[in-house]
Amino acid sequence: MTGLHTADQVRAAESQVLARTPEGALMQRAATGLATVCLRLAGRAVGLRVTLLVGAGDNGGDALWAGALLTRRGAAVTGLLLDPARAHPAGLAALRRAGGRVTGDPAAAGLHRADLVLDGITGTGGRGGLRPGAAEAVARAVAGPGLLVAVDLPSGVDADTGAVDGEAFPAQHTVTFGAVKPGLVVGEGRGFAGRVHLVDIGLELPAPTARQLTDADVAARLADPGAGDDKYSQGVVGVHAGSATYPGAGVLCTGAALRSRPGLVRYAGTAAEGVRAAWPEAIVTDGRPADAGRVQAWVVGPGAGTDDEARSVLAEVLATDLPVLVDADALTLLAASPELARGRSAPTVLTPHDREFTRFGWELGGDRIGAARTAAADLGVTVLLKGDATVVAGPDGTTFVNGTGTPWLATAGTGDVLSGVVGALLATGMDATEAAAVGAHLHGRAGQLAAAGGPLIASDVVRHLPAAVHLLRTAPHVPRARPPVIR
Ligand SMILES: NC(=O)C1=CN([C@@H]2O[C@H](COP(=O)(O)OP(=O)(O)OC[C@H]3O[C@@H](n4cnc5c(N)ncnc54)[C@H](OP(=O)(O)O)[C@@H]3O)[C@@H](O)[C@H]2O)[C@@H](O)CC1
Ligand SMILES: Nc1ncnc2c1ncn2[C@@H]1O[C@H](COP(=O)(O)OP(=O)(O)O)[C@@H](O)[C@H]1O
Ligand SMILES: [K+]
Repeated sequence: MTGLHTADQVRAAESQVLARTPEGALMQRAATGLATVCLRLAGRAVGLRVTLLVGAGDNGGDALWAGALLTRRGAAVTGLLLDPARAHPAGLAALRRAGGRVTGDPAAAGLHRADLVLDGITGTGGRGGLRPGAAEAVARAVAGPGLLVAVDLPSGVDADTGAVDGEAFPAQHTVTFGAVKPGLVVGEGRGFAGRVHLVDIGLELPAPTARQLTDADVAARLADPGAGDDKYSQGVVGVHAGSATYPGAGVLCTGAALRSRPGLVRYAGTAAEGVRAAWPEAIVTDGRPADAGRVQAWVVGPGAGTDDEARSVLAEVLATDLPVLVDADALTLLAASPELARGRSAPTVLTPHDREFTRFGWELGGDRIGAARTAAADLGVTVLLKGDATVVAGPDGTTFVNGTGTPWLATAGTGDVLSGVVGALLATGMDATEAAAVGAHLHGRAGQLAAAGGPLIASDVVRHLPAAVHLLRTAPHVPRARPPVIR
């Protein structure tokens, strides 16, 4: 599990270490880690042409100290001082002592031929997008051939939200210190961070503000069936999705549930004929949810329409004491009658994309974690806010940011697949917020596998779910399954 920590949390942890270590020691740790990653990425030091973009704060200090270390190893380092009078004094002195050169002129900083550019303009102290001088230097860096490495955080990205208000440094790699900040993995910031490398600087951190699951975390939550299991004990999920005219959503959602957790899937709705033809394994009725038989969780909404019948089905399942996942058309209906979800005794999971989210009247700006949390607290539900980094927030504030997936998932029907996956996990009795996070992770991995063969369609994601489960199980650090009992 990767913990995500806010800038304030990191700063507070830093000040504890600062109080008990010699002056500059913490920055030395950061700079040493930074230089080490740079050498690994570049593959050499001698003759390496490095340009440092140096802002006026400690982020610039990190870059200068790392530049000094690289100079000592034989690199040719130039520091471009964006605010020369305020450049970190000790870092500047160190770079000069080591033999590095400095300039205040962007045209003289060697950006057109650098092998490596370190962005030390702003870190956790940055506010808003890049200022004009910084933006000009970044534009030169981007136009040049150098590998773009951000120090702690790509400058211009908000550490806590990932919001980018204006311009930012488009890093290929980010070397971050002490903890991964949310802005590196969510919102626009995710696209600016590139690959994230975490350098341990010995901070004692509080509980993270949000978490990102790893393959091993997800595998550990997907228990194998045991000798005593039968199809009912693994959880039975009910699906109400699709329509007679458009059975697709019912087929995709049912198939995804079957391929995630092959206990039993019951389908109720007017797409019955199409679902039966596609999935003989499902138990299908063209009646209402009450006609479907016993289930442990319901999925309602994908392609199910917004007419009076759909409205009364939504009210019927929300009136049960079972976990319910509400998606697509059912979200449109729920937005008009949110009281149906408030105060339920069992968990409710909403899976909106941006437009569905705003239909509830919730604001969606650059802070997707904050928005999902506000919505979850408002209705007392789990909110899975879809996107390239899907955010899951529970009613108690527990928050996950998904780290898997591919833009190829932006195609019709993949949301229906996600609903089936999460619904199946809910039926196993998994905590609703975890089920949403685990489902998003698994769905993203299945999408990545499906996309490896070229552009994907939603049914490819369904087909790749078992392989995705296998991939998660074989990830490093997965706890070993108990050996089978031989009788
Ligand atoms: N604390 C520690 O011990 C350790 C901290 N560490 C490092 O310190 C970093 C935090 O340093 P920090 O707090 O000095 O702030 P920082 O990120 O350098 O930015 C402030 C400067 O940026 C400027 N500026 C602001 N917005 C801007 C914009 N949009 N565009 C352009 N400029 C802008 C702002 O200017 P001003 O507003 O003052 O005019 C000010 O000069 C942290 O990320 C990590 O790298 C590590 O070494 C580990 C030990
Ligand atoms: N740019 C993107 N990168 C990664 N995943 C994406 C992107 N755009 C959408 N997705 C994912 O694709 C799925 C789309 O769901 P949704 O919009 O509900 O589609 P549909 O309603 O057609 O089934 C979600 O899981 C979402 O997170
Ligand atoms: K930076």
